[in-house]
Amino acid sequence: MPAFSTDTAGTAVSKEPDRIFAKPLAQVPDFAFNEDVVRVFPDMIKRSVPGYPTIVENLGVLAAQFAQPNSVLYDLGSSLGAVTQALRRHVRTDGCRVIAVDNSAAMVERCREYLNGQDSMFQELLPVEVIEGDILALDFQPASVVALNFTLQFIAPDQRTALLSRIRQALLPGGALILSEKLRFNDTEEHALLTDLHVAFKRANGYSELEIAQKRSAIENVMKPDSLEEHRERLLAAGFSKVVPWFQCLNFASLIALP
Ligand SMILES: C[S@@+](CC[C@H](N)C(=O)[O-])C[C@H]1O[C@@H](n2cnc3c(N)ncnc32)[C@H](O)[C@@H]1O
Ligand SMILES: O=C(O)C(=O)C[C@]1(C(=O)O)C=C[C@@H](O)C=C1
Repeated sequence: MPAFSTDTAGTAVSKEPDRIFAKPLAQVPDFAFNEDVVRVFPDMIKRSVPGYPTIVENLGVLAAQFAQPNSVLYDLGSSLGAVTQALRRHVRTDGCRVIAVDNSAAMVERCREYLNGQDSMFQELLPVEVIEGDILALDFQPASVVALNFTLQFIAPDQRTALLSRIRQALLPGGALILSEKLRFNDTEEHALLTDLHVAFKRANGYSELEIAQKRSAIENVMKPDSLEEHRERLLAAGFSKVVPWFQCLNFASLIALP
């Protein structure tokens, strides 16, 4: 049985510490959202992404401003449903429901358990459906909020514009896409400084040099960050009218894109 603790919002999440890259690996495999990662994911993402708890909680606050009556709120690449839980806690608009989508079977299974836990702890939460599937193949329903919280960076770069165009077409007037990503920077000095500071953040959170180096090589083939300029241009090309960054901590940022 996994060990559970209660996060700031009162919901239960695994507290198993991330030691995945702690021992030297003869060959570091490409990073995958498998059973091993699922077990430690809450710890991993909190210790790896500066500002993650602030982004997740405020995503709920932001979503409440954009939610339209009788519409869908999507959490794409939902992992364990942290964003879904925040949406369900904060949005009170009539007739809204959440659809969470992830293509990792292990993530989806545990996500459903956590959402059952949330249902048993809180009343009047938005209805939720968790779909195991590829967001690139999703048939979007009219939506007022779409969250891509650290998911687009795992989508093949040549598929990103098409995905964003389909999201844009599904978005209702008054709605928004909220996109959080790790950033790279076109200015070499800025990129080096923020990368070094991110390493310092990981070190301060207890990761060793070996863990940091092995994780870096595990994600380099599967996670391809863009610059803020690339995100802005792509979102405008996909038909969004306005892109507003609302959060940045080191090399991680979150943007609001308006239809
Ligand atoms: C960094 S995690 C997202 C974290 C999560 N949104 C949160 O805030 O806790 C990226 C997730 O995207 C999922 N993913 C990657 N590519 C996907 C795709 N094509 N379709 C659906 N899910 C995908 C992965 O399985 C993984 O769970
Ligand atoms: O950039 C890194 O070093 C990370 O670990 C980032 C990151 C992410 O941004 O999603 C990568 C994989 C895990 O999902 C958790 C964090």
